[in-house]
Amino acid sequence: MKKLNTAAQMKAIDREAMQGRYQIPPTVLMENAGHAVVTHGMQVWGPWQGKRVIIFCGAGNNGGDGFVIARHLMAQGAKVYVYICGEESAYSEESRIHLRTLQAMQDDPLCHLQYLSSLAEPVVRRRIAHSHMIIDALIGTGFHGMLRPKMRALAQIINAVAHEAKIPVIAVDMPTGVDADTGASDKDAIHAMMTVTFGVHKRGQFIYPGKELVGKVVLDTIGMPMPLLRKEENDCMYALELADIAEIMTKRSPTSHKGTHGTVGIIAGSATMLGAALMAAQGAVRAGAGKVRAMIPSVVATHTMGLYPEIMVAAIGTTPYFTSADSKAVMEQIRDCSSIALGPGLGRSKETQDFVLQILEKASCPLVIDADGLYHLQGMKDRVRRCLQPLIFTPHIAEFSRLSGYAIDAIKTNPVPLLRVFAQEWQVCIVLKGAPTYIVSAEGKAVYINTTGNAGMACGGMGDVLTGMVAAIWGRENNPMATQAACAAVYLHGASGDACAKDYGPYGYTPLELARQVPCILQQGQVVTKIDDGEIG
Ligand SMILES: NC(=O)C1=CN([C@@H]2O[C@H](COP(=O)(O)OP(=O)(O)OC[C@H]3O[C@@H](n4cnc5c(N)ncnc54)[C@H](O)[C@@H]3O)[C@@H](O)[C@H]2O)[C@@H](O)CC1
Ligand SMILES: Nc1ncnc2c1ncn2[C@@H]1O[C@H](COP(=O)(O)OP(=O)(O)O)[C@@H](O)[C@H]1O
Ligand SMILES: [K+]
Repeated sequence: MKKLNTAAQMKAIDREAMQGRYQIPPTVLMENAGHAVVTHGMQVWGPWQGKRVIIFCGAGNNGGDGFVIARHLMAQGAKVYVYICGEESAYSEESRIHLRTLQAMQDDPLCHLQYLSSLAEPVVRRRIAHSHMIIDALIGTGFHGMLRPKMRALAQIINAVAHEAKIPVIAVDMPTGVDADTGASDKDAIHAMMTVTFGVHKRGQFIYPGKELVGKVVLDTIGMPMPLLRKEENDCMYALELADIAEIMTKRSPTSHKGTHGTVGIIAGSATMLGAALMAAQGAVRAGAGKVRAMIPSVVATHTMGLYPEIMVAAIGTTPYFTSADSKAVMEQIRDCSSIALGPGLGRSKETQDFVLQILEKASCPLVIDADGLYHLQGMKDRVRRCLQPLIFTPHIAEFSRLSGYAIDAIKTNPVPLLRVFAQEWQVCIVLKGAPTYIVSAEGKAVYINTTGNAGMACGGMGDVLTGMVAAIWGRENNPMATQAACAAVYLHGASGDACAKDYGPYGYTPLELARQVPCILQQGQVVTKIDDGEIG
């Protein structure tokens, strides 16, 4: 998985690399950063020779990187137009050194160095329109809040002209106007085609709207000592990759049997939401559950019998929704279950709440709780904490807001600290579904961010499929930890959505079509395992 840092964590690493025991001179790191941008740019767009490149250099160290980039581009035969936005006296020592070197090269016909303030706007527009490439070295990890007026005006020009003339923009470390910690972006933030980032990935590159503005992200370690880059932070965050999932979704033993792979109990559905139980059950089947038993109120269960022969259906009670009178019958049915998915389509009757609380109290295996199951747990923190079984909650933002009391806007703006507190207080692993989905362990320490999925998944029933998948992966014989199971299910679910988008089109595919893709994604995951095992290649 990819480690994701905040700007402050990155700054601390920079400081330790330079002033701690490693004593790397700051000019060297800046040199390496600038060189990295030139190298990665060439790998994507070919040799720089003969290209006209505009480099906008801000007033911080991001601008310093820009001065280095100019020198390396010239060495490779590009003509550079370097526009300085800062005051020489205000630059850091390392930026000033690199600026002076560039100033000493001003006689070179390939070097055009100028303070931006001395240039009329039409000239800037013309120069951009006649360039082959733009380098955004205006602001990197130092950006917060909203762009100040002058910077906003410049960003607007760069975006408009680059877009119109189809000129690629390479962002240095972060696109200007994107918050490295949260992905929050100014409406005029620079839209890059590629971002070359240094040391460790930044969170804002994986969270919308920043995720849409960074383009292709390339990481370069710029010669920083690896122990610093690998250091476990107190507040750590990771982005999921296929290889992580392959570690959890290991190959089956050839002698395994259905009992090995877990029995998932689905407690779901009510008169008006019959499909929820079936979609959750299909999620469980497709994620590899050995057996799936769906417990559904009798009144509606009759409509499901035989629809999917691989699912055992237990018809429960006499009412159109579950009530506490059903808990005994359900407990009988879940005795042999290795995990339970509770909640999709249960409905919001007060009587169902008593039922949910009884299952929570008496269950003897891990529980994944979703949708209406979570609705009934509002204000029930103490009851949840008293539950003896490990729990995974899978709310979307509105459900999380209802459960936690946090405003939807606050959750959208910066969910991670809120999720951490909630997970610790309620002692549950939490999956906050959305774009992107976050997974937080019950200790509230590690946070994982999903990298798969697409807007075609914004359709009723997709969450139900996920609930069944989490339960199936969690309920296997060598059952993974809650967080691992949740990460694997969320990644696979999103990757299956991506496969649907490729096969069917960007939207309009159904939750069951998504579920059907899961085995194909598992196959891709196993290719990774095989390579790791050295079996092929
Ligand atoms: N030694 C280091 O610390 C290294 C830093 N590097 C570069 O340095 C960058 C970080 O440098 P800094 O901490 O100096 O920060 P930045 O250069 O990213 O940003 C600071 C500048 O942006 C301006 N700014 C911030 N918010 C603004 C807003 N809302 N509107 C307009 N202007 C705004 C500030 O006034 C300041 O001039 C990294 O992203 C990376 O590119 C690299 O050279 C690698 C080594
Ligand atoms: N724009 C999107 N990008 C990626 N994934 C999405 C997007 N919209 C929805 N999803 C995913 O689809 C699922 C929807 O779940 P949910 O809202 O619970 O739907 P339902 O309750 O109808 O089943 C979640 O896993 C969510 O992460
Ligand atoms: K930048």
